[in-house]
Amino acid sequence: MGITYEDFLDLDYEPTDEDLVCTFRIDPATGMSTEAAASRVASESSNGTWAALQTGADFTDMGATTFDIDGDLIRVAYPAGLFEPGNMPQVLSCIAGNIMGMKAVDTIRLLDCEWPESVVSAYPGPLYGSSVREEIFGVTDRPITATVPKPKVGLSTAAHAQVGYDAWVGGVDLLKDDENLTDQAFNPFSDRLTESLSLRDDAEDETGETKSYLINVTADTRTMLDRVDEVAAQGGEYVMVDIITAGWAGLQTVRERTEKHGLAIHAHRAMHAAFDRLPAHGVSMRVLAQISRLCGVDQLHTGTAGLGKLANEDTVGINGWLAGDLYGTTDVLPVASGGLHPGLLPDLLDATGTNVCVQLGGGIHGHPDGTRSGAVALRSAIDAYVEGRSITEAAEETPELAVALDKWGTETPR
Ligand SMILES: O=C(O)[C@H](O)COP(=O)(O)O
Ligand SMILES: [Mg+2]
Repeated sequence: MGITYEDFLDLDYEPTDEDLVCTFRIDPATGMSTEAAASRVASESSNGTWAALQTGADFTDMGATTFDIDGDLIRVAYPAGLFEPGNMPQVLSCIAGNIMGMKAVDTIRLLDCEWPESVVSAYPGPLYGSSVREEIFGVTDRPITATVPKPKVGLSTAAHAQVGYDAWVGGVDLLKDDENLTDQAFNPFSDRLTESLSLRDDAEDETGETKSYLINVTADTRTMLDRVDEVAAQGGEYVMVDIITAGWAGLQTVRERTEKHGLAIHAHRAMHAAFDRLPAHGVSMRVLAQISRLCGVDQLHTGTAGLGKLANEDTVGINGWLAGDLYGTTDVLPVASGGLHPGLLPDLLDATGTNVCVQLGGGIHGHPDGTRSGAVALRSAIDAYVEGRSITEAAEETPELAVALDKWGTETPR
């Protein structure tokens, strides 16, 4: 049996409940019709190649089908049997693999996936999802808050832990490592873990609130597992993983280990923009978020609805997907981070709702009176929002918030 590109295009095909359906935006190469390019997408991403094959009839037909073309949008149905259960790298080698570089298209972007239950059920999903708010912090009515000490690398272990303490007692829930802080000589992982958790205990005693720490375990997979064990042994509740740079295979292995310890996973998305920033090409943040949920992160950075310092794709839509039904899979708590300060909170929370984690680095540590005042300002802005009061009203009672608003107003930073 020969396989030709035309075998992968059938505009009468109706996807079954078992199919994984992907929507792509494509720009066909010069001289190539959309139909020809669309059939090549389905071919190369499933069981075809550039040549018509004469291999013979003895194979299971794992061919994908382009079944819909609407302008530059195409939809491709993949049979569930194409995918090894629970192997996310293998899924991506199909639906976001060779096709990203094929000459039949000038650009191609994987925009969205509709995941069938048969594929989803092989993944663990998050252990806690947004229930971390209640299960770890006992909070039901407000966003949880986090802060990343700045400078993002270079602080000594003692200084880093002290910044955490100041932020915790000022009202922040979570100390968070930055994406490029792991186990460097100026601030070794094990020392940082021990010292931070010790000051975490002090902050809990002082405030009567639960405090926690998102320590970055990102490394080769074997080292990540050791670090996960260490965090559990020392009484942490979370680990943080740079999920894009560490890779999905590493994340999947970490997810197995965190389940054993009952730890939550905070997912930083550094490098996502290499895949999703150019609107015509790559893999959308929406799809990266979908994969993150399947692989089982509890918290995921999804942007700031355009209000912060980083370019964002559809934060609200992505957050909606993360909260939506997926065959009973636990949801994911979205994290808004990157260039936020107290003056932006009302607009942010109007856009995202309060079932989020709000992270401020510079927006706390850049406060003219220091970290603790910055943390007080953030907490006051959050509490005011939940109580239905304006931040200017809250600033009349909380001078730290007044100072922050004076400094940054409601401007979006760059
Ligand atoms: O990792 C993060 O989310 C950040 O370091 C954000 O820092 P910022 O609040 O200073 O932009
Ligand atoms: Mg950062």
